[in-house]
Amino acid sequence: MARALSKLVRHAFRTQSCSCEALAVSVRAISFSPRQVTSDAGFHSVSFSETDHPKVLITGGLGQLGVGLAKMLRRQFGKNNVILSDIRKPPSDVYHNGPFIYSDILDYKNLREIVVNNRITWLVHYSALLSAVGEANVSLARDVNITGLHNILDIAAEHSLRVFVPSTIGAFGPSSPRNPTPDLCIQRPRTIYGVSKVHAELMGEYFHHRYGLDFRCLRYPGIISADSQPGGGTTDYAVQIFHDAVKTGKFECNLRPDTRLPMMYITDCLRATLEMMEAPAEALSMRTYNINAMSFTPEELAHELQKVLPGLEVTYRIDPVRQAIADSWPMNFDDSNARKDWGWKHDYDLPELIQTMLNFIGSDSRIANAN
Ligand SMILES: NC(=O)c1ccc[n+]([C@@H]2O[C@H](COP(=O)([O-])OP(=O)(O)OC[C@H]3O[C@@H](n4cnc5c(N)ncnc54)[C@H](O)[C@@H]3O)[C@@H](O)[C@H]2O)c1
Ligand SMILES: C[C@@H](O)[C@H](N)C(=O)O
Repeated sequence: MARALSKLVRHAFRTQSCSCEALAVSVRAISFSPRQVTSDAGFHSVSFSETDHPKVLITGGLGQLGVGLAKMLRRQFGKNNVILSDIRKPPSDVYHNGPFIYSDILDYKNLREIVVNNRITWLVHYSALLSAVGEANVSLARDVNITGLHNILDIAAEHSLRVFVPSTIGAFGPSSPRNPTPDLCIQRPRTIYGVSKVHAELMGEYFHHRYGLDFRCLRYPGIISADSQPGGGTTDYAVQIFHDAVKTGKFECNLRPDTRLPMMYITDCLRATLEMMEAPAEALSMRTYNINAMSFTPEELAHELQKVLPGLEVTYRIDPVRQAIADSWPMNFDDSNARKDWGWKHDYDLPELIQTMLNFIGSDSRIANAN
């Protein structure tokens, strides 16, 4: 069977002299799988139209973004249609709020089993080592961010999944235009994180053109959230400052005061992700888009916060690794293509971000003090 299929594929390659897109259609039609599975897994794939709602698997779901995404998707598609997964043990509120499953993305067989047994149709791939922790452990970052990505793309192609892989401002480097940074320009990042994300963008787009994989990718700015902790990135200071400002009135920043980076509030980021996943394929002129909301420096953020918390003291002790990374990243992100193609529009600018974060952290610490 497998041999017959690959013969057919070879024949298709020889006889198709038309465009890539047409080639992808013919390959998809015979359920060719990039991993050359011996079973006819592709024939059993659940097409999106078979179900009322997508059945979603989120990998790396216990990080800064996954739990919030699961909450939003469960409101939209029903609690049992969204499965969170990770290699860590979930806190009890997460465990009791909907399906959770252990999944190591480096375990290809286990990943496939989860996709098959749960009739998954959408895969949101959040597992990664971020920029600063990646530099501290390059070989693990290479395994998780590159080998893991290969597993995800192969599984997604085999089972005709719609797959979302986030990229980042970190996919650009010192030779990219930094103010603003457009979607298409030189990408020569200097971190393993950035290199792995450029690889993910290119592999996903290649699978889209070659096998018809429904690959979708957004380059997120630094994401700011109140109820989840960042996982070891360069933009983490912009989350920590809120917690320290409320709890101690003091903050020591690990980036220079004039370091400008693109940032976004988590609610905008998660909504953008859902909008990108739901966008009709015809609306997408590209498969990887920049999205943006605001850009600020530590000094500007501190200044805005001090308007509400005048006693806040900010000092600077520069982390040379993070500073070098930040100095190579975009200062402003050009997301005009996302706005034009599928109507992206952010809701939170700096004043709304500050108000929302302080309300959240303030009410949280009032509850903690009362208990
Ligand atoms: N948070 C941001 O500011 C930001 C910005 C740009 C892009 N992104 C991207 O969004 C995604 C989610 O980011 P995040 O901030 O939630 O990351 P995070 O670091 O907080 O969480 C990543 C999760 O991946 C899990 N993980 C690690 N190795 C794994 C493995 N082998 N198998 C399965 N899971 C594994 C970790 O346990 C962790 O829970 C990442 O791909 C990241 O690159 C995030
Ligand atoms: C920007 C993003 O990819 C992540 N927050 C990092 O700093 O590594």
